[in-house]
Parts: sequence; structure tokens; C-alpha cells
Amino acid sequence: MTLQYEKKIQVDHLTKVFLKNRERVMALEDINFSIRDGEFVCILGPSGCGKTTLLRILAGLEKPSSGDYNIEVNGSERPLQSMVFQEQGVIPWMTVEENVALGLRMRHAPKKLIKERTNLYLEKVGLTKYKNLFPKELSGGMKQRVSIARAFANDPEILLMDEPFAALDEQNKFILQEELLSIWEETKKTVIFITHSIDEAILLSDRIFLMTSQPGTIKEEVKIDLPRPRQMTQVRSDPNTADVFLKIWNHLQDEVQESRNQS
Ligand SMILES: Nc1ncnc2c1ncn2[C@@H]1O[C@H](COP(=O)(O)OP(=O)(O)OP(=O)(O)O)[C@@H](O)[C@H]1O
Repeated sequence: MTLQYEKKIQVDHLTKVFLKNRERVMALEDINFSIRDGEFVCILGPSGCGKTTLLRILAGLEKPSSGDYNIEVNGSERPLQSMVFQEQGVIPWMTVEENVALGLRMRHAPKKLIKERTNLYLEKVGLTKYKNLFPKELSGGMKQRVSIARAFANDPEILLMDEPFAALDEQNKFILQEELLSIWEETKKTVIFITHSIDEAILLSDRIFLMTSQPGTIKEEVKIDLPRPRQMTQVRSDPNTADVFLKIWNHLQDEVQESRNQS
């Protein structure tokens, strides 16, 4: 039996040009890819290669200069996308619970549904007993849990994550990565996740898109075939991942060198 996968995101010949100090900067050039429903894709590339710009376009926050993209819609009630950022994702004057419920409230979901979904995701990220606290009373890891709970509670068609764990210490990062994977495996959301960490990309991804330095293009896709559920300790001790790590490392070294030569 062959499995038929539904396409969720399609991007065709997408470019983005910015005006910077009156000069045209080609941030993205001819980006093409498709992502299937429920797939977890990480984007890795040198600083300034256009990763955030690509995510902002898919989030509808920025318009492409040319080219197009499409996100398949399965439920008319759902928002198209939710975004999780590295920082500033939580509203300081709202409690943990209110923060998680925010997206649902903003689209006037029924009260019962808001309660159910908020409680469910508070539970999944282990914040139930902290639900009445305010962000200033939380650690960095807890704040990112709030952002993740809100993104999933909102039940978007796709999830866009821009280095959500970059500011966390190593230990917290591992815990949150595994928590994210466990929620993703239950919900099977389509995720695009930006990271600078090769380990993180290998742990999380079905596929990794490797980007070139400016202008950003997708140079290569790396398929990660490791069985799931995955844990960082297993991924690190798997001999096959050493080759993948090295391949990605070399790519990034070349691209960082290239961007240095340009500047
Ligand atoms: N609003 C803007 N106006 C002008 N230039 C911009 C704007 N947004 C991004 N750029 C430029 O586009 C390029 C890509 O930026 P972007 O933030 O997408 O890169 P990135 O890969 O996410 O970088 P990093 O890894 O450092 O976060 C950079 O040269 C940046 O300066």
C-alpha cells in the first residue's frame, strides 16, 4: 500500500527584495518547496540569509516581491498560522491562562471551547498549577511553554516557529524540545521551525532545508529518517547522525565563509 500525503504548503519562485539605505537587497531568491500535511521541517542557514523573512511571508506579515505561496485550508474556523518567536511572545499584563487563551479569545471561540483547549494545553506543557501567575513571575523556559501552549491551543493550519529555544540554557532547551515533539506527535501539525542548532534540527525534523547566504536560496534538503519518538540522547548516540551533522556543518561553514567574503 502506498501512503498518499496531502500537500499543506506550496511555495513557488518566491523572492523578496528590501530597500536598505536606498539600495536593493535581495533577501530571498527563487524559493521553491512543498511541505506535506503533518511534516516537521527545520530551516538552517547563516545569519541574514532570509529565514525570518521567509517565515514572516508565510505568516502574512510581509509580502513577497514576486512568486507565490499557498497554505491548504482544512477547517474554516481555524486561523491560517500561529507564530512562536524567540522572545516577547507573552503579554506581560495577562496571566499564564489568559496568555494561552489569547488566540482563541481574539477569534471569539465559544467560552467552553476556550476553557477546554486552554486547560488541555496548560496540562500538556506542565503549567496548570502556574496558570494564575504573570509572565514576570516565570522563568524563560516557562514563558516559552506559554507561547507553545497558546500556538497549539489556537489550532492553526500551520505552526511557524522562529528560534523559539535560542535564549534558553542547554538543559531547558532539551526538555522543551522533547515536550514540543511529544505535543507535535499527538497533534500532527505542520511545523516550520527556524534554528541555528544542527543538533536541534536533526532531533526535530523530517526534513531540513539548508539555505545559502544572501541572497537566500534553498541549496539542499536533508531527509532525517530516524525513528520516532526521538530523544536527544538517542539521536546523539546514533552513528548515522554523525555523518548528517558533518554534512550540515560543512555546508554552514561554506556559507558563513561566503557571506564573509561578500561583506
Ligand atoms: N524590513 C526590512 N528592511 C530592510 N531590510 C530587511 C528587512 N528585514 C530584513 N531585511 C534584510 O534581509 C536580510 C534577511 O534578514 P532575515 O532577518 O530574514 O535573516 P535571518 O536569516 O533570519 O537572520 P538571523 O539568522 O540573523 O536571524 C538581511 O540582510 C536583513 O538585513
